[in-house]
Amino acid sequence: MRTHDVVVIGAGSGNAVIDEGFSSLDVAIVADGPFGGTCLNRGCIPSKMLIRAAEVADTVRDAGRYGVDARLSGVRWRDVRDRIFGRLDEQSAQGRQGREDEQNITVYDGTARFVGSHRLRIETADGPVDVTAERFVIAAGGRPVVPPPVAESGLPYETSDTVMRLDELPRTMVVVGGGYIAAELATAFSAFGVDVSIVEQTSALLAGQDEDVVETFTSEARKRFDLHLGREVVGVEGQPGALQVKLDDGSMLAAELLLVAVGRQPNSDRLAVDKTGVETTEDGRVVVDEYQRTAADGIFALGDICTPVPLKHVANREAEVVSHNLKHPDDLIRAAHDVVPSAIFTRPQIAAVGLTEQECRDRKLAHRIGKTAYADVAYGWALEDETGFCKVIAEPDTGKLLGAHIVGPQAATLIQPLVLAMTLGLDATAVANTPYWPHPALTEVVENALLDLAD
Ligand SMILES: Cc1cc2nc3c(=O)[nH]c(=O)nc-3n(C[C@H](O)[C@H](O)[C@H](O)COP(=O)(O)OP(=O)(O)OC[C@H]3O[C@@H](n4cnc5c(N)ncnc54)[C@H](O)[C@@H]3O)c2cc1C
Ligand SMILES: NC(=O)c1ccc[n+]([C@@H]2O[C@H](COP(=O)([O-])OP(=O)(O)OC[C@H]3O[C@@H](n4cnc5c(N)ncnc54)[C@H](O)[C@@H]3O)[C@@H](O)[C@H]2O)c1
Repeated sequence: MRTHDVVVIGAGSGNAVIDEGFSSLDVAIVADGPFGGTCLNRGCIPSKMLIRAAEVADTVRDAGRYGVDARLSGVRWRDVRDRIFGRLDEQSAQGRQGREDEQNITVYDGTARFVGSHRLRIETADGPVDVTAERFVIAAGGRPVVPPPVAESGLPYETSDTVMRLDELPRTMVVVGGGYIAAELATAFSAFGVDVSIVEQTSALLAGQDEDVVETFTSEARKRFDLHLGREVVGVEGQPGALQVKLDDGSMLAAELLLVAVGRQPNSDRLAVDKTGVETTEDGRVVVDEYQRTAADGIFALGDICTPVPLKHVANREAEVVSHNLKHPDDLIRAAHDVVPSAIFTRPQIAAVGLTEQECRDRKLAHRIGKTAYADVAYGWALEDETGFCKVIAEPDTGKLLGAHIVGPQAATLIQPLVLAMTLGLDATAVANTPYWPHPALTEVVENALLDLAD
């Protein structure tokens, strides 16, 4: 059995742990999928490249509103797809090659699972290989959850892992779930001309967002999608390409394609982490302390397999922390998760940081709200925007931000000054009044929401 100094399981964010500081160590990276993991190959990046193509199509459709005549004469799906994966597959292959070229790194292709304390078995194409090490990094991410009525139907379904690589666009699609993935992919596919129905078990889309965001997004979504809220799928019938999706109210939805997007689960079960003394939560997340250490000596974890906030910027930060802590065991640093922004690249775009208004109420926190509509700032006029807004929530005494929520074009970018203000604990009114804000940039919607707190 080969002994390494450090074994990293997962070549997504885990790959970023290993830098030049490890060049004197014997390192192994175990990967059962392409380098770059979910984000590069089937997550953040392809979905955003897809959504950019969708925005282009929508821009052509909307051109008349600005007095510009244009007609969308078609969407070349295979070209849309190949623009994305032509680039990303090459990036992934280069990432892998780079690691294979490094003298001190061994890349194992295969699925790993723990078979004892600090002992890992990798099922490779040439048979099982056992390795051991004093230090492991568990970065094996998660996978889509598939509800039993879909899994047990025996009929085909797609997940975010597969749907962006289809050969042909379907004419009709039923999306099960109304969270991040459903909202983004429904936005993209509907812009390409697919008729999209969404089945969500709660009464709204993106239910975890601030109530004003949920209301605006759900009402805009009604214009684009056939929504079935408060409903669950109880069965799938028909045949491939002509599916009948049965809902719990007895209704049937016909669709060529079924996309499942009801959440993701950590891969700790497949990795059998309990065999090496690593603890997990009830929902399967690896338990880590603030230094990303698990309950097992020398074993760290990062990213979707352990974090309560399964976002790439969080996984990246945790990878930096693990990298440092492996190299500096006597000078450990912490991963802070206090102020984590998120952005959903839908139409309209959404971004959030901190608490929602309802969370402030539930926690009985004293708070003030400042809100400005895109329609009330000059660049909002340029955009002809009628629904977007920036909402900020602050402590009345200190002016410190408790949360911020933006709906509308460029929300993902506009949130950043608010993330900065919140992270640094700045007084919101001072943030509005002290620096210049360029006129008539869209950032005025943020500036005015902050000023609204004082009114
Ligand atoms: C469709 C979609 C869109 C997303 N968009 C965004 C976004 O816009 N912004 C954002 O912040 N986040 C987004 N996310 C979330 C983001 O992709 C994840 O938070 C992030 O990629 C997690 O990184 P990770 O390294 O923890 O896991 P992963 O990137 O999933 O890496 C885990 C790796 O471990 C390997 N592995 C798993 N089990 C084993 C095993 N037993 N043996 C060997 N190898 C194994 C897998 O092959 C995989 O490569 C999106 C996710 C999806 C699905
Ligand atoms: N832009 C981004 O940052 C981005 C984009 C995509 C994914 N992600 C990450 O990926 C994670 C997973 O995304 P997701 O959309 O799969 O999960 P999610 O948790 O965001 O949403 C799942 C939705 O499915 C619903 N649901 C669950 N079971 C159901 C059922 N049987 N029938 C109908 N509805 C059901 C839930 O009520 C929920 O609204 C996200 O939490 C996020 O961390 C991030």
